[in-house]
Amino acid sequence: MTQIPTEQTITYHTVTLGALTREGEALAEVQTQNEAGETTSVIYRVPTGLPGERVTIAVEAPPTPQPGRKRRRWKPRPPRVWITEVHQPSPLRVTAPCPVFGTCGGCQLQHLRYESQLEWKREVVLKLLQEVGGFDDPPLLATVPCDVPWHYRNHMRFSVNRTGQPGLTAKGTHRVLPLEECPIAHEQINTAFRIVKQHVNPKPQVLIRCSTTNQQMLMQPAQKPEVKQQLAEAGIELHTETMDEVLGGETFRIRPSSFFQTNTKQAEKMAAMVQQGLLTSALAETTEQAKKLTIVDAYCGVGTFALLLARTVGKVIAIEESASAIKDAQWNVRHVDNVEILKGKVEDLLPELSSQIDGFVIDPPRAGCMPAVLYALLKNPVARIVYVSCDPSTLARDLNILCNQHTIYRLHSVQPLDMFPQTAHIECVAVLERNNL
Ligand SMILES: C[S@@+](CC[C@H](N)C(=O)[O-])C[C@H]1O[C@@H](n2cnc3c(N)ncnc32)[C@H](O)[C@@H]1O
Repeated sequence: MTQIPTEQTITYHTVTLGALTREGEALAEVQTQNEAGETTSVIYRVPTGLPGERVTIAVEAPPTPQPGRKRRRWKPRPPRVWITEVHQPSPLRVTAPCPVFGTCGGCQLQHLRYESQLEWKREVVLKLLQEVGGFDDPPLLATVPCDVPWHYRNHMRFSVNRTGQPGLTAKGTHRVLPLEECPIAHEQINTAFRIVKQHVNPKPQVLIRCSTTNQQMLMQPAQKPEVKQQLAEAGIELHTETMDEVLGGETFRIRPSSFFQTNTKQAEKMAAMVQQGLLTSALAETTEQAKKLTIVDAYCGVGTFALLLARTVGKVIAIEESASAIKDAQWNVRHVDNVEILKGKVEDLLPELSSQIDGFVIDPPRAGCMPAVLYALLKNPVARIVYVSCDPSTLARDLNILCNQHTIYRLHSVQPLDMFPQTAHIECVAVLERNNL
């Protein structure tokens, strides 16, 4: 039994770790005794731990508020917890290759073998579909792996410290960690990063986005001539306004502030799933039938799904609110005549759509769909919906409304897809069919 940590003190506990949280941290229960001699149990979240491991953890109590004016701005934060020694490692543990793993906020699972990451992600989705979604036995498939689960990110945002050095931020702080490279960043980004870090960076952030299919790279802020020269010598074609990436055989123009899928190779698989989810059904069994369909691509970004679908279906109505993504989408679909782009919020435009719609692809941000969007899908049901989600908890919530609370749709399949290996982020593609079709 150990003492409750006092302000800024560090206490050490040897524990057996429990399950991983949704954020990829292992739970540790520690018995403590308060000043009155009462025993209580405290649960800590342990980064870089795995279930069943016997470890010693250090727990640093968060600072208490200082008297004075700053007190009003003080926010409680959880204690900092880290493993000081692994006594009995899990058979699933592997050596994390990154020297700042556990401190950096980017990755949570580098220490878990990749097959187990995939299984864990499926388990998280299963639990959410059961507990939040209300599906006893959901049609949940195995997680689709990333063929090479390293160096997949085509987009990185580095923070810059007071001396102008870029790096990645330590979890829960503003501290910039010195870094040689990031093992999940695309190799082109690491090459550019090593050049940029030789110079003093004047702005608080450096954004780097690269193509995975050509030498183009976007960087913000604009770089000095000597940096540009070094980048050119490294074979990088530096752009500041837009760059092109090829996905699914189509070229997409992207601005720095437009959303674009971070893992191009997995996004290609995702786009194929969207297409298959919409078209492999009674909705369209033949090419001719598909050519008669009108599909809505809600939250279309730069028009990725819209353009790829336009090759197969009769018409795509694409909806997006970001002015920058709309500009890109307009350029991206310029050579097809069956994509109509609507600028605005999906929750405002969807209830107003007057066309006959056969299917939807919806790919909302992490918050999921607004009630007005779900209501519109229930009020005017379509034969098929493909729901692409980057947060399985909001996906489960929305599927519950569409399939269980209202039973207008039935859940055909949920396919987790590993877009973000080494992290706790989970992407899913769910296919819904209208009931009684
Ligand atoms: C997860 S991204 C999906 C983009 C696209 N489907 C793709 O695969 O590249 C979500 C997109 O929805 C847009 N967005 C967010 N909220 C929106 C809203 N309420 N109405 C319309 N678009 C929205 C964002 O600007 C972003 O481009």
